[in-house]
Amino acid sequence: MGSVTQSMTLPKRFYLPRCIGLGLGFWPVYACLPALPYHGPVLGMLLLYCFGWPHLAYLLARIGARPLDTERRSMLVDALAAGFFAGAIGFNPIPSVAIVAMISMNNMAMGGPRFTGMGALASLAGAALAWLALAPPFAGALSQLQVAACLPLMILYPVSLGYVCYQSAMKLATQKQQLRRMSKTDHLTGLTNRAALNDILDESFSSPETAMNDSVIALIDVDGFKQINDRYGHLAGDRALQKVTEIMRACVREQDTVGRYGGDEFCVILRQVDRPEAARILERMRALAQQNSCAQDGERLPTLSIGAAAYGPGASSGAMWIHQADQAMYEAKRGGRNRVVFAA
Ligand SMILES: Nc1nc2c(ncn2[C@@H]2O[C@H](COP(=O)(O)OP(=O)(O)OP(=O)(O)O)[C@@H](O)[C@H]2O)c(=O)[nH]1
Repeated sequence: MGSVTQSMTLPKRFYLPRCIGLGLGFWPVYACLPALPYHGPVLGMLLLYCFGWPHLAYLLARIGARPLDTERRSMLVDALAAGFFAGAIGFNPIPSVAIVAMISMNNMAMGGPRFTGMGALASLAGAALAWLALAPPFAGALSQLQVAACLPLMILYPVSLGYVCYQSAMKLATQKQQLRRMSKTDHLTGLTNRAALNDILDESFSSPETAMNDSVIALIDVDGFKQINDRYGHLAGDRALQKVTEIMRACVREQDTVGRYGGDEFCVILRQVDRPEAARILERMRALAQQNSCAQDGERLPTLSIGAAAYGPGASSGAMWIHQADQAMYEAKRGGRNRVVFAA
């Protein structure tokens, strides 16, 4: 409730169920009215409430600065009105329980336990108001018509509220999936990010099913990348990183993972591969980058220094394995860059 700009989502989502709920809730009360001495004015109030209030509540939420708070107040008005009409019909058991139960279900679904408690207090206040203002006679025996008038509310309203909750749950699940995907992805290149790469490696060391016995890990650093930024600007640097990403993606196979390890450093996990095959893939990457390292539209693209380490006894953890590849990558840098070096 603290945010300054509140969304219209809840009032919008609640508009149709309120129209349906009050449209159906009209009948149980209406069926009890003829026996009551004050049925005329109560019928007028009932008509206004059931068929006018849903639109007014929506309008109030639309024009108010804080639609969510307005909607919550409207829900308390619903609870108060439910108590009032239950009192007005002399607490006729089935219709009273039906309308108060539907409102409570609504409050629980939309506002949680505390809000439901507030709604219950509002219903009690409404019932007390009816008691004081109308002094209703206690309801006698229930007629078949009164029972029948409750059925549409008791059957259709839970279905419509359930549908609203289902839609919210589906939307939340989709958003959660999107968030999970975003938290694992590097936004510039669209590659797996460092945290997700580390998770993959840690997982591979945690159980035999995910072990990467026939795998090779490679750390790939862009040569002289700082100069590209300095000479052509940061945006050109970003484009160069994206171009390197394209090259790496073009060279790996379906089972491999390409990730951005940070800055101008990438990590490739090659699975189900022997060393000669891994060397071929990595050499192809290096060569393609070199081919692209001529001037293009005034921007030079970089070469790559690649350090690789095959899974072996020295790789006792993900961090150790990466360290081996890192050492090999520095070896490649020291050896003059633009080359592939395998850890011994
Ligand atoms: N454009 C761009 N630059 C980045 C990004 N992330 C890191 N950098 C820059 O990448 C550069 C990396 O510089 P260095 O680590 O010195 O690497 P280098 O110039 O390639 O030097 P060597 O690795 O020795 O060849 C730094 O200037 C960072 O500011 C990014 O997302 N976009």
